[in-house]
This record gives sequence, structure tokens and C-alpha cells, in this order.
Amino acid sequence: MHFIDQARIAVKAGRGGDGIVAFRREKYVPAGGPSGGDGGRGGDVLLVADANLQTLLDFKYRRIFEAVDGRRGGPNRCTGASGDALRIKVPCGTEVRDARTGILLGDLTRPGEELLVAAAGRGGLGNAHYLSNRNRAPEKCTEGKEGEEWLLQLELKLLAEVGIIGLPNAGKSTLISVLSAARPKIADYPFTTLVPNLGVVRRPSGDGTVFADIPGLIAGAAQGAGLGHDFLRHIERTRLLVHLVDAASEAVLSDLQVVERELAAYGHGLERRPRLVVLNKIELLDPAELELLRAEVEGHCGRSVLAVSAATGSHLDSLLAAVWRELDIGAPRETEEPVMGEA
Ligand SMILES: Nc1nc2c(ncn2[C@@H]2O[C@H](COP(=O)(O)OP(=O)(O)OP(=O)(O)O)[C@@H](O)[C@H]2O)c(=O)[nH]1
Ligand SMILES: [Mg+2]
Repeated sequence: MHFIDQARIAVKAGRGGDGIVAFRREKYVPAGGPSGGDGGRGGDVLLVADANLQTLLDFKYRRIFEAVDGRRGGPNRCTGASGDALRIKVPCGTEVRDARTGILLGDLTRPGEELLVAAAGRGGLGNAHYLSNRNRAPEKCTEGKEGEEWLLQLELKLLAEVGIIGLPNAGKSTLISVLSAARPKIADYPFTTLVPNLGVVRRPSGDGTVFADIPGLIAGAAQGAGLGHDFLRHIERTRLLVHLVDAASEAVLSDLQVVERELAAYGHGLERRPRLVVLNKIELLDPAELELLRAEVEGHCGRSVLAVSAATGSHLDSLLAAVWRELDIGAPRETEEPVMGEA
């Protein structure tokens, strides 16, 4: 499952340095020839595909990219220094368009692949270039050219890495809405969510990870019951499942098993997909009750179980820390700010 992440950025290549007018001044050479050097070339702007990026999140904060200008020429025919190229990292799979015309400029697919998006201006010529038999002392030089300037539209198909699954009403949509800027419909009845919602959650490295809120699964989903098959298919390509269980349900263990059975019945390796089991709505239980329930569920799962409240926001930091650990993404910062996302 994917959705489209978009960003619009302005890029400007460096201007070429100006050429200069100068004459040789040496002892015993009364009329030194022209020696004005050329300006250096400006810096190009390139996009580079980087395998460590997953989203265009960074471009929400920084939208203008300018490469440095070339330096002016010097005396003694010295050419000015060229500006360094500016390389902007984008995720693999980014499509680049001219924002004004929509014309596709390129598609960065392989890590390390580069695309020149704004060519630098050439340096101007110094007067040394204009020496001729007719003019032994030219006063002429030219200015550097402006670098190209473009408005670019970046587009990336995002793939959900984390799927939030569970029975209808477990609070999946509520969870994605507090972790990301996605704003799915939330309601106190089953099958509120009919199509998956995606949200981007800021991760410790600074980039984002895409979470998908999947419509509720029920018994028989693998055979097509409820919203069935379609949605199991959507989570096939996720790397991690967050199995959300309503802790206030009458029958937490059997709720858990219904979903586990559907994953197993669907096959395609879903039952072996790394999974976090998370009790939700824990503010409805008193602490002693919760600990008993948690111990019971841990006994069933044979592993530790997280407990959160999507509604009050409690323990969501531990949930995210566990998600990053499972995905093998570096240690989380103190606070996780939720950021953009789109349904
Ligand atoms: N008390 C409490 N209620 C919650 C919590 N999280 C979600 N809810 C409520 O549970 C109900 C269902 O929430 P949703 O987020 O729509 O549940 P869902 O899992 O997306 O449901 P479907 O889309 O139908 O599968 C809503 O009334 C939420 O307000 C929580 O932590 N505590
Ligand atoms: Mg929902």
C-alpha cells in the first residue's frame, strides 16, 4: 500500500564569477599585457538518491536551496575558484518535476543516483582573453552568468512500514491520529475505517516512518468476511505489525486470538511478521486490574506486552521506542513530536 508524499522546493545554482581587467606589472616591462583572469563557475544543484531516507518530511521545513557562486577572476590570469556543487539528498524513488509545467525531469531510483536540477552559471572572461593584434591592451571583460533557478515538485510513493491491526473499535484510527498528523474518522462503532489511513511518524533519525491504520479485522476476514482480504493484502508489505487490543473488552484473550487466527489463515508469512501486542484504553482499568490482565496476555503471547491509552496519550513514547527497536532505528529522542501525515 502506498500514498504519495509531495514537496515543492526552489533550487538555484551558483552564479559564475566575473572576469576582471588587469595588466601585468613587472619590473623592466613597461607595458605589461592584459592579465585579468576569468571568473570561476558557480556550483550546480544536484539531487542524490539516499537509501537512508524514506519520506520527503525534511522538505516541509527547508524549501530553498542555493549553491554557492563562483569567485571573480584574479590578476596574473588567475581563474576564480568554482563554487562547490550542492547535493540535496532525497529518498530512493523520488520523482522530480518542473513545478510550473509538470514535466518529468527525472526519477531517482538507485541509491547514489544523481540528477542535475539547476546548472551553474559560467564564469565571465577576463581581459586576457581579448588580447589581439589590433588591441594590445583590451579593457574588456565579461560578467559571470546567473545560475539556473527552478521550482521543483518532488513526489514519492510511500510504503507503509508499520501496520496497525486489531478488531474493529480497538482504537487504531485514534492511535494513528495521535502519533501522526493523519486525521482519520474515529467513531464508537465497528468498521469506521473503510480504507487504510496512512500517517508519517517522525522517527529518532529525523526522517519519518509510515504507519498504516488498517480497517478492523474480524473472524473470517481471511476468507473475505468484513472488509476482509483487501486489507490483509495491504499489510503484506509492512515490516512490523502493531496489534492493538481493547483492554476494556470482556474477552481480551479471545479478541487477540481472533486476529491471530486471521493472520495465520491468510498466510503469506503474516503470522511470522514481527509484531507488538499493545493493550489500548488502559485508563479505563484500575492499575491492579491492568497488571493482572497484562500478565495473562503476556502468558498467552510468551513475550512482553505494551499498555497504552491512545485517548490520553499515556505510554505512547514507550510504544514508539519499541517500534523503533523492532525496525532497528536508533535510540529515540526524549520527546517524539507528531508530524504531518495524510489520510
Ligand atoms: N477510553 C478510551 N477510548 C478510546 C481509546 N482509544 C480509542 N478510543 C475510542 O474507541 C472508539 C473506536 O476508536 P477508533 O479509533 O475509531 O477505532 P478503530 O480501531 O479505528 O475502529 P475501526 O475503524 O472500526 O476498525 C472511539 O470511540 C474512540 O474514541 C482509549 O485509549 N481510551
Ligand atoms: Mg478505524
